Amino acid sequence: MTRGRVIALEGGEGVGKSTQLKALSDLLAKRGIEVVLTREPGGSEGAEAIRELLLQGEEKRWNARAEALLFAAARSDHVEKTILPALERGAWVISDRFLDSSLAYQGEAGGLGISRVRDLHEFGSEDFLPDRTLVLTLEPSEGVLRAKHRDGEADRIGGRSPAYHGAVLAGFRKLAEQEPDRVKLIDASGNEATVTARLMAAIADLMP
Ligand SMILES: Nc1ncnc2c1ncn2[C@@H]1O[C@H](COP(=O)(O)OP(=O)(O)OP(=O)(O)O)[C@@H](O)[C@H]1O
Ligand SMILES: Cc1cn([C@H]2C[C@H](O)[C@@H](COP(=O)(O)O)O2)c(=O)[nH]c1=O
Repeated sequence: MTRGRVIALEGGEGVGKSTQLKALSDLLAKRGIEVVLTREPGGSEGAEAIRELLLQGEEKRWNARAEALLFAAARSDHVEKTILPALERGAWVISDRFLDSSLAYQGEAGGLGISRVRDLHEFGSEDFLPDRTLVLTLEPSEGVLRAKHRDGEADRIGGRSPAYHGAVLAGFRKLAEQEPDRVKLIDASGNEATVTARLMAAIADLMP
């Protein structure tokens, strides 16, 4: 049995990650690939419980270090209970956010530093990495408009300042520079089908 693959879809708020998750899943399924769709924070029973703690309540509910630790704890459970079993049976996992969100949000924008947050991942998930991280990039203001159009309500972290979200985007750009083979920036402007085609091109080399 060939091991499956893990693709993480990343980016700022409202850039189209959930939309593209479904589109990619449909295309992969048509090629006969078993696909497991998941998300972070969440993706396992324990991690979904931690999601509530992280995304609900006052913005200052957690200090920056506690927030990063909670994301790392949720990810550890998600990797062990959902991702590794799927990979072992040969499925592909597509995750709506993964480690690189922690590096960009808590590490870069939250001021903890990318390398300290990566250290938490090394401990929590034995530095398990996705085969490819696809970062959808869009002007933050356009992403906010798309997200507002969808549901109007921002969560604890989504509701942070434009400066914070600008730093998140800068963090993702930094990650793509540091690890160009694993982390790819994908232009998220244009219609859904155009963006899906860009994403498929960016994983073409991983296809069986
Ligand atoms: N290419 C596109 N052009 C215009 N609108 C889009 C495009 N892709 C998605 N949308 C719309 O933008 C909104 C946000 O999309 P989606 O929920 O997929 O984003 P997201 O990145 O998962 O958001 P969040 O970070 O808040 O979870 C939805 O209303 C969706 O229909
Ligand atoms: C995995 C992860 C997520 N976040 C933030 C990013 C978003 O504001 C929320 C998740 O909400 P979504 O609408 O379901 O994408 O959480 C983060 O700050 N750090 C992370 O590691």
